[in-house]
Amino acid sequence: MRQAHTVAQVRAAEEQAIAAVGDEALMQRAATGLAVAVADELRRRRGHTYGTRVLLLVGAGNNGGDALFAGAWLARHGVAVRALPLAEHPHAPGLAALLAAGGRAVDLPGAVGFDADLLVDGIVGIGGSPGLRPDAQQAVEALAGVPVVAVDLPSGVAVDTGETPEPHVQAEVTVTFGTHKVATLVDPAAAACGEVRLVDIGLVLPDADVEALEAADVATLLPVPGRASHKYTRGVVGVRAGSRAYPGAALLCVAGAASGMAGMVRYVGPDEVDSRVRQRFPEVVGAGRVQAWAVGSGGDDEAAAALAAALGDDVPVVVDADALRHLHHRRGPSGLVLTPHAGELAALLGEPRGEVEGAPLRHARDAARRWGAVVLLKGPRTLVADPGGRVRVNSTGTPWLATAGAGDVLTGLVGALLASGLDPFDAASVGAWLHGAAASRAGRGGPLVASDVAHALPEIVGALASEV
Ligand SMILES: NC(=O)C1=CN([C@@H]2O[C@H](COP(=O)(O)OP(=O)(O)OC[C@H]3O[C@@H](n4cnc5c(N)ncnc54)[C@H](O)[C@@H]3O)[C@@H](O)[C@H]2O)[C@@H](O)CC1
Ligand SMILES: [K+]
Repeated sequence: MRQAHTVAQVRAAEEQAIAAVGDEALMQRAATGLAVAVADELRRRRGHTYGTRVLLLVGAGNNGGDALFAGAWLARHGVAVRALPLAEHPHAPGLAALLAAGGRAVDLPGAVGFDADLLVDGIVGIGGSPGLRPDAQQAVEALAGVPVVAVDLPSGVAVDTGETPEPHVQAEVTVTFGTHKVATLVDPAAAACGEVRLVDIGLVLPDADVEALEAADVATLLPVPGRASHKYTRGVVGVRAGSRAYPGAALLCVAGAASGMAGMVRYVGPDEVDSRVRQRFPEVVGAGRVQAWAVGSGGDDEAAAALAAALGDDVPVVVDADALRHLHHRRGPSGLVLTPHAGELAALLGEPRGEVEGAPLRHARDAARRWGAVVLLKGPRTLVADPGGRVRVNSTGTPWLATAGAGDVLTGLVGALLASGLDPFDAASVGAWLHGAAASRAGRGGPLVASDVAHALPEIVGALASEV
């Protein structure tokens, strides 16, 4: 599990570590990890490190100190290093180390004229407030186009929310220390990090509220049938999706539900859609008892009735697309998963779409609290929030997954996982992970259509199941 800790949690862990080993040792661990990452990036871009040029942007705090000590390490390894101080008193021992290693301080014209191969952003880290002060912003603008390695975080992002309300650094690589921060996992800040590299500095941390499943976690959570399992013990999922206007949504939602995670799939919908579903999926049966419902994908005007019918059974329900518009009440204890994209969540909350896109974590949590539901907010990094404030960020997928019908497959899959007995938070986050992984497998780096995702699911599940 990758965990993202808050600034307060990191500070507390740092205090403990400093008490044990001293602050200098901790900063040396961070700076060495940073220097190695910068050297890797220089090698990747230039093929070598010797004779390359690195410019450090140095703020007032320890983030600048990390940059300066890393600069000293690089200078000792043959890199030409210059530091542009953006504060009156940059970290004194760090600056002394850089100068002793042959580095030099420059002003802004000197920095621009230096023609650096890489910038190291040591303006601010976890001590920063969102945005950049004018001199920092001026420097970042003057040096635009030079690739950036960010120290701990791209300066200017909001560390604990992942929001980017003001100007901030856009990095190619972010070298973060001790643990992920919310901003390194959650968009839009995560998108400003580029590739994230985690450097272990020996912090001992508590459980975090924001986390990301990894393959091994998904393998552990996966409902795998045993020798004594039969179709009913594995769970029956019911699909009430698609409509006369959108019959394809029914087929895709059923394809997600029939990917093998539940023991049986039932479909309930208009006759002409029902016959197409049965033709395509002979294993699908009609109305009857289910352990979970998947509702709403392509539901059109029929979505309200489908939702009411599903909520009438005392089983978990995953609610998508058109059915989201008809959610009026808080749901009881059986479990509800909502699967909006940003536009649908904005409509649910009565806010502009841009507000949701700018602060997805806050809005997903708000909606989860308001509806007493697990909210799966679809996006480039899908979020799954529960009413208690826990959040999982999905790490799988490909931009090619932004394709019609992909959400319908996801709804069916989450329904199947609910039916198999996973709780709503696990069903939604495991579903998002499998869906993204299946898309990457199906597309193999290229384009795909939604039914390809459903076809690839058994292969992904099989590979995980064989690992446990
Ligand atoms: N505390 C520790 O033991 C360790 C800290 N480390 C580094 O230290 C960082 C935290 O250091 P600090 O607490 O000194 O804080 P920072 O270095 O993140 O920044 C605080 C300083 O930046 C200024 N500042 C705040 N917002 C700004 C803005 N928007 N624009 C420009 N300047 C701004 C403040 O005046 C303050 O002096 C971490 O992110 C990490 O890089 C690492 O060396 C590991 C060990
Ligand atoms: K930084």
